Amino acid sequence: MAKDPVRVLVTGAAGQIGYAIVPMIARGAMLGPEQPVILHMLDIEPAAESLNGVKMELIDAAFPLLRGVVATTDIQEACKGVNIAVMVGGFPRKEGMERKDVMSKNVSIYKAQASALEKNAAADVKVLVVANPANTNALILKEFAPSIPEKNITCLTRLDHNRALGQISEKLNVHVGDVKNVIIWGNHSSTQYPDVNHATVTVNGGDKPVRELVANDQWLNTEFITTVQQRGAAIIKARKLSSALSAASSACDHIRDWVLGTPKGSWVSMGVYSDGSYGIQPGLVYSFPVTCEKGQWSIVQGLKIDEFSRGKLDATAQELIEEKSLAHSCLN
Ligand SMILES: NC(=O)C1=CN([C@@H]2O[C@H](COP(=O)(O)OP(=O)(O)OC[C@H]3O[C@@H](n4cnc5c(N)ncnc54)[C@H](O)[C@@H]3O)[C@@H](O)[C@H]2O)C=CC1
Ligand SMILES: O=C([O-])CC(=O)C(=O)O
Repeated sequence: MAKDPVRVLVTGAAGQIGYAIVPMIARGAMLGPEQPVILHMLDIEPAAESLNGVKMELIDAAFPLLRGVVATTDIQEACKGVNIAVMVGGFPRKEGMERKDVMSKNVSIYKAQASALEKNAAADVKVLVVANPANTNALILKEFAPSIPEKNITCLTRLDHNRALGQISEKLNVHVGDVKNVIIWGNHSSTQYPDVNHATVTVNGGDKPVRELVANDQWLNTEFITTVQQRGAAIIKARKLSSALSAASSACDHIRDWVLGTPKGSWVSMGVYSDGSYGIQPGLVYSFPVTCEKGQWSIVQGLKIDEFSRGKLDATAQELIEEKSLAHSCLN
């Protein structure tokens, strides 16, 4: 039987990530090759004409899975009946800025859009916040949309996760698809902790620890970590624009695994509302290792955290505590 279409909202759809992600969604990269979609695209008035151009291109591309396009500058209309909301709208940082430097502009957007989502979206809407500062924007959205279940509001750290997989694959000269179970802990910022202590590579049909294969703890504990932490800044330096195709692709990965499930034996990183796991205080949106099944994520429990990692998990939590109070002061 033909499936009913799923309504997917992309905010900031006339921007860089928006332009990269809408064709991916329309081709089935987010919800699978059998799932028809209706795209809801939101942008602001000055971008209305450009947004309409993106709609024209979507029609011209004749995607068989695409069953409709709503392109609007009206947030209420954009949110009507959406099942998935990918929140990209906002302002990107420029060279020399930290992601929290766009805080005051972006958190107020998330406060305003929270109520529109709450009022208009499907009751079980799954929300992914991409715009920076991603964890804190997601937290603000959660606080101002109290009727959306907290488990349904997440932020993107899958790009950092994929960057970590990419660095290991390059170092070992193995296929990236054979590397798994890296972890991004904490904030999508330069304090995030990319952790390879539980990561493995499939070699001759068996899983071997990344630490054993790399055999260079010095590199893993220093350069590897800073490369992943600073990758967004390196892209801005090179392109004069922040990551877009990799962000779009990772956002599709995030939603796909959340909705369709993570493969057996592997986990991914997602920014989720903390429940106190690993000693991270509740009340923060923090990136954890998660597995997903039947549309629900759960934090992987029981991983051993050594002293080096403990310090890093706590430092990035501390930054999130500070961001939270800065965000609240921006909203006052
Ligand atoms: N979490 C992550 O891994 C990543 C996050 N980002 C963040 O994603 C965001 C978007 O990045 P880009 O697409 O490169 O920026 P962009 O500037 O190309 O596009 C952003 C779009 O959002 C629109 N917009 C602004 N205010 C809006 C509002 N109130 N409602 C709806 N739309 C609004 C703008 O008109 C623009 O079209 C930035 O905050 C960036 O820092 C970027 C890469 C990775
Ligand atoms: O670095 C930035 O500002 C954009 C971003 O979040 C990333 O590329 O991870």
